[in-house]
Order: sequence, then C-alpha cells, then structure tokens
Amino acid sequence: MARRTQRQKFAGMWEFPGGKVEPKERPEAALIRELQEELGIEVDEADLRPLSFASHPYDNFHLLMPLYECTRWRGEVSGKEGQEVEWCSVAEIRRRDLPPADLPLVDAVERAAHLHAQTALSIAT
Ligand SMILES: Nc1nc2c([nH]c(=O)n2[C@H]2C[C@H](O)[C@@H](COP(=O)(O)OP(=O)(O)OP(=O)(O)O)O2)c(=O)[nH]1
Repeated sequence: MARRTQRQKFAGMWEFPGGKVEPKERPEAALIRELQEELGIEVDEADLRPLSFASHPYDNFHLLMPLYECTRWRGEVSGKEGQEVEWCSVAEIRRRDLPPADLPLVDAVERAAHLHAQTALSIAT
C-alpha cells in the first residue's frame, strides 16, 4: 500500500499504487507506467491480472477504477515520490484509513489472498 502525500487529495490515506490513465493510453500501460514512476519496479503486462473494480461517486467526479493483481516484477519496491510504501496483510489493510472507493475492493484482495494460500498448500502437499 502507498500513503497519499500532503499535496494530494485524500492526503495521508493509504491506497493501492497506481494513477490516472492518460488520453489514448490503455489501463494496463498506465498501471505499468505508474508502478515504474511511483515504486521503481518494472512489470510485464502478462503479470497483471484484473481482480475487481471500484465504481464510486465522489462529490465532483465519478471514479471507475480497475484493480489488478501483480504477480511478478523486477526491482525493489520503494516510494519514488517521497511517499510511504508498505507491504500489508489484509487485516492490516482493513485497519488503515483508505479512500472510500477502496473499501469494497479489500474483499476482492482477501479472496485472491485465500486462493493463493490454497494454491501454496496444494503445491506443498
Ligand atoms: N491510485 C489510486 N487512486 C485512488 C485509489 N482510491 C481512490 O479513490 N483513488 C482516486 C484518487 C485520485 O482521485 C485518483 C487517482 O489519481 P492520481 O493518484 O493519479 O491523481 P492525484 O490524486 O495525484 O491527482 P489529482 O486527482 O489531484 O489530479 O483515484 C487507490 O486505491 N489508488
């Protein structure tokens, strides 16, 4: 999770790293660009999997935000724009202050985490 800076809307809240799609840019390309700019990692499109989406009416705009699971990357994750970045368990995500649009997404993250745990168990047994 990344912490929004004082310069941004929802300052101090924790968010899923990413950002706005530019004109004519595909969402996956936008996410790959944002992950490089914000976290300093390189991601291949094949390693992004759509997980869910948020559709949330804010006061002055409607946010339609796809959430992807990223299963592989190159480099070390760090906050390249001065923002705090932390790996969080689902329980920890639920304790953080998130933008209102994100709350329904946490359930999707939890389901994906359970699936991965089951896969890991079936590989191990
Ligand atoms: N990256 C990200 N954005 C989120 C999340 N939840 C949420 O409501 N948003 C909103 C905040 C922003 O309005 C928009 C993402 O835009 P951004 O991060 O590129 O833009 P920004 O706030 O720096 O700039 P701006 O809106 O002030 O122009 O989506 C989230 O989990 N991750």
